Amino acid sequence: MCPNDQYSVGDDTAAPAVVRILGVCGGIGCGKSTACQMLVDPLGCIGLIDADKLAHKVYEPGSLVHNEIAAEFGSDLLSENGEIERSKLGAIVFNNAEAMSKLENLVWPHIRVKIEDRIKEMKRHATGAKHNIIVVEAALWLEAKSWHDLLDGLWVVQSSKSIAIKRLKDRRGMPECEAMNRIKAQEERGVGNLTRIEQEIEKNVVTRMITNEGGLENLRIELQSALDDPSSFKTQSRNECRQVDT
Ligand SMILES: CC(C)(COP(=O)(O)OP(=O)(O)OC[C@H]1O[C@@H](n2cnc3c(N)ncnc32)[C@H](O)[C@@H]1O)[C@@H](O)C(=O)NCCC(=O)NCCS
Ligand SMILES: Nc1ncnc2c1ncn2[C@@H]1O[C@H](COP(=O)(O)OP(=O)(O)OP(=O)(O)O)[C@@H](O)[C@H]1O
Repeated sequence: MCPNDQYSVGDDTAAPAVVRILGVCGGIGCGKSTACQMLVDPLGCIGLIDADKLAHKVYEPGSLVHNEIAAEFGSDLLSENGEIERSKLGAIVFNNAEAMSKLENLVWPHIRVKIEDRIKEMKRHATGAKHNIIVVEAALWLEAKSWHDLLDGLWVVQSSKSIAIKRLKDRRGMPECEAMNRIKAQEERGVGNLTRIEQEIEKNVVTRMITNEGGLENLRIELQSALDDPSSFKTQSRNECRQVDT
């Protein structure tokens, strides 16, 4: 490790420590949000960044991509006061892979900047966490390869289709056909595909698979052992030889 290049966690008097960035992904209903929340509380990671929420900020009035999106997808998706209506945009792109790809090309670079800014902010305010880890939840980590240099580890939360459907039905009140449709749409993109996950593990892209097919206590135990196992992270932390962020 380079002694002068460590990130400082906490105030100036705190011992310097390396902060690792952990990506978490998985299919709909597999329990990734539950796992991410658990990693922070009770398991003691620094904090959680939700990429979906940050993505929504890209559309705020005055944002850089506002005009580009209106030009690409038409002014019909603007509200009376000129705001982008995400539900209208969703109706276009969730039914059209080419349109989704265009949207992703437009917005992903901006989402990445927001993720980086949030990481910097969290690092500045991180004090006394048990694990110097910032968790970044993004359903599409496996697709967003251009973001992988941000990561020190990528965990995929996995549960069988039948368990995911049951959870979405029982706990979210989602009709079974809707749960199946959403899972099918993700499967078409390879999300949750076990063979693909195993290939990504081979390539050291995915550093841990978290099986979430039992109860919440089982999930907690699974996450704790992943945190305790150095092989759940890339061998060399990407942060170990970098300049301190300001
Ligand atoms: C299309 C948009 C405007 C719809 O917004 P809306 O608020 O209606 O839906 P929301 O963002 O909550 O997404 C609903 C579900 O779809 C998933 N999802 C979002 N984007 C994508 C995508 N590109 N591909 C597959 N699933 C996606 C979300 O993870 C979530 O589970 C929005 O999802 C979006 O901007 N998507 C493109 C940006 C993106 O890739 N975001 C995900 C970052 S991980
Ligand atoms: N191990 C578990 N035991 C019991 N319930 C669980 C478990 N894991 C998740 N759940 C429940 O299943 C539902 C779906 O979980 P969660 O919201 O974490 O999934 P997700 O993968 O983030 O889904 P989405 O992609 O829709 O955001 C939630 O109501 C959650 O409380």
